[in-house]
Amino acid sequence: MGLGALKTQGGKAGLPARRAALAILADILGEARPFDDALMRAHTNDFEPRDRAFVTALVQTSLRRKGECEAVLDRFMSKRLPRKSGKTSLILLLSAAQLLYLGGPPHAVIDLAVTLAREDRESRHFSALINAVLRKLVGVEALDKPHLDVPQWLWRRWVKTYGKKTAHDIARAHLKMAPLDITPKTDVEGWALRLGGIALPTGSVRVAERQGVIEALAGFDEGAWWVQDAAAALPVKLLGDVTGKTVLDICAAPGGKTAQLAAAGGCVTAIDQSVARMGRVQENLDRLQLKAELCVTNALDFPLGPLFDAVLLDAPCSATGTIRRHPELPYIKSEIQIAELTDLQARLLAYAARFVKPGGSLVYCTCSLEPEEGEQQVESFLAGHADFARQTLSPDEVGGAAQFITEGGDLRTLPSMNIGLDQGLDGFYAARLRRQ
Ligand SMILES: C[S@@+](CC[C@H](N)C(=O)[O-])C[C@H]1O[C@@H](n2cnc3c(N)ncnc32)[C@H](O)[C@@H]1O
Repeated sequence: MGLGALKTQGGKAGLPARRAALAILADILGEARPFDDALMRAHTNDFEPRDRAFVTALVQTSLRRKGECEAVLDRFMSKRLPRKSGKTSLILLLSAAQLLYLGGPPHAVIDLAVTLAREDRESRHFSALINAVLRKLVGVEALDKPHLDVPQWLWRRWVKTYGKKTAHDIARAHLKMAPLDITPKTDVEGWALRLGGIALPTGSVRVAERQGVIEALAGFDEGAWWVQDAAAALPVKLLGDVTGKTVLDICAAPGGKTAQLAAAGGCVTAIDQSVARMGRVQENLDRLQLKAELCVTNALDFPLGPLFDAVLLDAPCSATGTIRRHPELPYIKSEIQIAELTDLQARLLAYAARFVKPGGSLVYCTCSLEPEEGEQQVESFLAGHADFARQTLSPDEVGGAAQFITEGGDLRTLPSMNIGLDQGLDGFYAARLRRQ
């Protein structure tokens, strides 16, 4: 069904998009569903690309600015909504995000909000309140207090780990979508020029003006590059020159690091437990004309055989370093999940270590901002493995960026660290350990 049909069915222009946005927001905030799954469930594949982009912007802005929107809405609500108010709070949030941060004709925004409320049995009784509150919002200045957008449990953690100033900077970095970074197989400067981007000192290309779909960009079909955040491209570099070396890539899908290792001349064995995600690794490698041996298995069941010159473990984690791309994460993850993941990471790290040749390197990394999934994980591993030692990193290994290297000699990037075009990079942690 095209959007034209949806429009007729919905009656009002813009209503199907608002309906979809509301369903997606309810799925994320009510069911802890990831954004991409929720987007699919709302049948947005039937939408025109422009409308799909609008739905995405509406939902993502509501998530990025949730705390600020709610703080402004609170000013105009004399009492809290009762428990049985259906989707009223979500309709208010979506509409406030649009009025305060996205613009759009207030009359239409309010009218559609009231229509959405009337469509929901439990919100129907609140349509007059929605109308009244949103009218008061018109012309009100938006807040600029990004820390309000960080749920309390995460805010407390970041202040404790990084201090108030950096926690504020991280929160601000999360207000914007991440830029498009790519890793070219070769000729970084050339691809920067061709794609109208810049070559970052770390070896990635940051595309300045992203237009249209990624698949339509020059070099995609010929397999000249792949999409990979500048921070995600760093852990492989810590293994040094892998030409002709055997490398075990554990938790490999969707394969950004597998591609890097293969492109650098490593003899790569990549393992991941997800059949679907491994399918994407194979697709990517085919497009890039690169080779690696792929094995779908729980890493903890991978049989011990010949040892490897290098092992990379990109462990499953809370992914709080990627909130710029996934603004739903703070609302679908919890501290309990972090504790469960920490336990799995410890088991994976201890298991991965068994595959490293004496004299070989093990790089452990996660795209998390939480020290339990990074620094503390490596400390407790080293405390129990006398045959491994940390090999400290130097800024030259990461394009001269001294800000990425911790006092202890590990890699720690934050979304608030500016590296090009006034933008940051994903939050990543990595440590290099050497088997004696
Ligand atoms: C952070 S992602 C890896 C990203 C990947 N290294 C890259 O650069 O594209 C973590 C991966 O770990 C996989 N995974 C989680 N638990 C696993 C396990 N016990 N054994 C194997 N793979 C696992 C997930 O399927 C997921 O693909």
